[in-house]
Amino acid sequence: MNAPHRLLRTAVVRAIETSAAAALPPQELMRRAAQAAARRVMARWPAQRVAILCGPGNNGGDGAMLAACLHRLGRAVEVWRLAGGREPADAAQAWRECPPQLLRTGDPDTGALPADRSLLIVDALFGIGLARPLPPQAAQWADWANAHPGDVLALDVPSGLDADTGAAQPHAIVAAETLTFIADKPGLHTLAGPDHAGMVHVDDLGLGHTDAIGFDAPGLVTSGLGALTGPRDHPALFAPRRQDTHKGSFGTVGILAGAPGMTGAALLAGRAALRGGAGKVLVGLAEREPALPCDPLQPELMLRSADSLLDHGEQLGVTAWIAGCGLGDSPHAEAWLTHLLRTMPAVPLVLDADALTLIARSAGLASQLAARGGARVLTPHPREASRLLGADTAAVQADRIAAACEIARRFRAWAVLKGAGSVVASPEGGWTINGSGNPGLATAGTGDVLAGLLGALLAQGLDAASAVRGGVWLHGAAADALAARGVGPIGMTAAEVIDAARALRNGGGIPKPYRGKQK
Ligand SMILES: NC(=O)C1=CN([C@@H]2O[C@H](COP(=O)(O)OP(=O)(O)OC[C@H]3O[C@@H](n4cnc5c(N)ncnc54)[C@H](OP(=O)(O)O)[C@@H]3O)[C@@H](O)[C@H]2O)[C@H](O)CC1
Ligand SMILES: [K+]
Repeated sequence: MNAPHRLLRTAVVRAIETSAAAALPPQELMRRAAQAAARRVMARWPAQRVAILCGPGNNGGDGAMLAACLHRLGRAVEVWRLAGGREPADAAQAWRECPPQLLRTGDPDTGALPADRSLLIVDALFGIGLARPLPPQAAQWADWANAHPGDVLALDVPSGLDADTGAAQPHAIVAAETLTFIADKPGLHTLAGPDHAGMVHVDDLGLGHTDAIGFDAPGLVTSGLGALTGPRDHPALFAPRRQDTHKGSFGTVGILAGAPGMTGAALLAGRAALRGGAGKVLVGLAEREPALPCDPLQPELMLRSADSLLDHGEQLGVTAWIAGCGLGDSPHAEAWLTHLLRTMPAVPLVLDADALTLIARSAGLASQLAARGGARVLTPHPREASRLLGADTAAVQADRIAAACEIARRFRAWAVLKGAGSVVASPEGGWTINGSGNPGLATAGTGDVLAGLLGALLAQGLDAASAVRGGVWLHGAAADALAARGVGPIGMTAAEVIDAARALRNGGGIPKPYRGKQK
């Protein structure tokens, strides 16, 4: 198994930084950060003039030392230094090393610099120490940088972005690339992070794969250690199939979904489960008598009434359940869900959409779920998560990792908090952020498709961690593959994601992470 691509909350980074700095000469870490940044500038922007915007703290100190490095390498560099703020010792030394002739006064946005592509702007205003709204002058400089047609390289964190949560202040820097130090940070990969950080590169400043576990402060709201998952982390998705198999070898998915008018949600989940590799898919439509005898575009799906499926699920050999897609929240729906939670307690269960709303509304259902055996997977979007937590959506989005971990804890389940950089929390308290996906998924039915893919992987016998983390990555990577060939993100449809996911599992080229349209 590859070493995990660690994501560390800033409290853990601070602890590592303090411990390492104590064993090194003064300013050594800052010097290494500046040298790492200089190497990156020389490699990716070999000819551009460089304007470095520096803040009052050590992030600014990184910038000042970078200026000295680039100047020694013969590069054209100009430095703007934000007035005010206390000056940490490391930064003070950095400014003593910055050649004074590089310093510019006034504001870069007064046209002091021609805004053209031959200029690289480096954001060294604020890093992990930003503790309140950007001061006006910094906001003004950030606006100028964001309006610049050329690239912006952010040091450690784009200024104005929260390195733990991905929350972006107004005026937060939008970078083409972020070079982050010591370890990668969750806020660069979830919520507004992907839009502001651009491509993220990590330099560990020579500290290696620090045993961050030792620094995981117990006082943290949630574990300070997580990981970013990518294609190399999900080998089970690509395991070759033996010849000597039959449809029973790949499990049977039972789906409770599709109230009148929402049949499409059930069919999307069913098609995703089938093309996600399940051997058989049974769809129990949430209506007294199914209006649809079969899915004409996918006749392999076996449609029946919800009652029939729930009454015969065991004999039919269901090995994974999915419930909620277009289920509705009627008393009938609640009764069917109650029945399902009592059925085949050891069989894995994916709960999405209306099933989550019903559970949030009923303490009885919630305790039934928590008491049920087998793997349980909840896939809320932020509003459904707010209902499960009894909080408001803004609170969920303010710390997506904490929200996902709390849902996982309360329901002793896997929790997938969907959105940019979906957070996957395990019942044991671990968390990962998914590194795939793009705005093409912000369209009707993609949640049904995700539920179908997860159910298919569980039905095929993948362990819950592999199925959930792998299924979430596969769903996003399918959207990235579509976007890479121009099928989206604008206008991408949920049905297209299904076939793209199947192609990836059968040797289709793994797409690069989507990083939006650069300037
Ligand atoms: N220390 C090391 O060994 C290394 C540090 N690295 C870099 O350092 C930053 C973290 O540095 P820090 O000084 O803690 O914080 P920042 O540079 O991000 O800036 C915050 C400073 O500015 C003050 N502050 C905070 N918010 C505001 C605001 N809204 N307006 C004005 N000033 C603000 C804050 O001081 P306060 O006490 O006033 O809060 C800080 O002084 C890290 O991100 C790295 O870039 C390197 O990694 C190398 C090793
Ligand atoms: K910065």
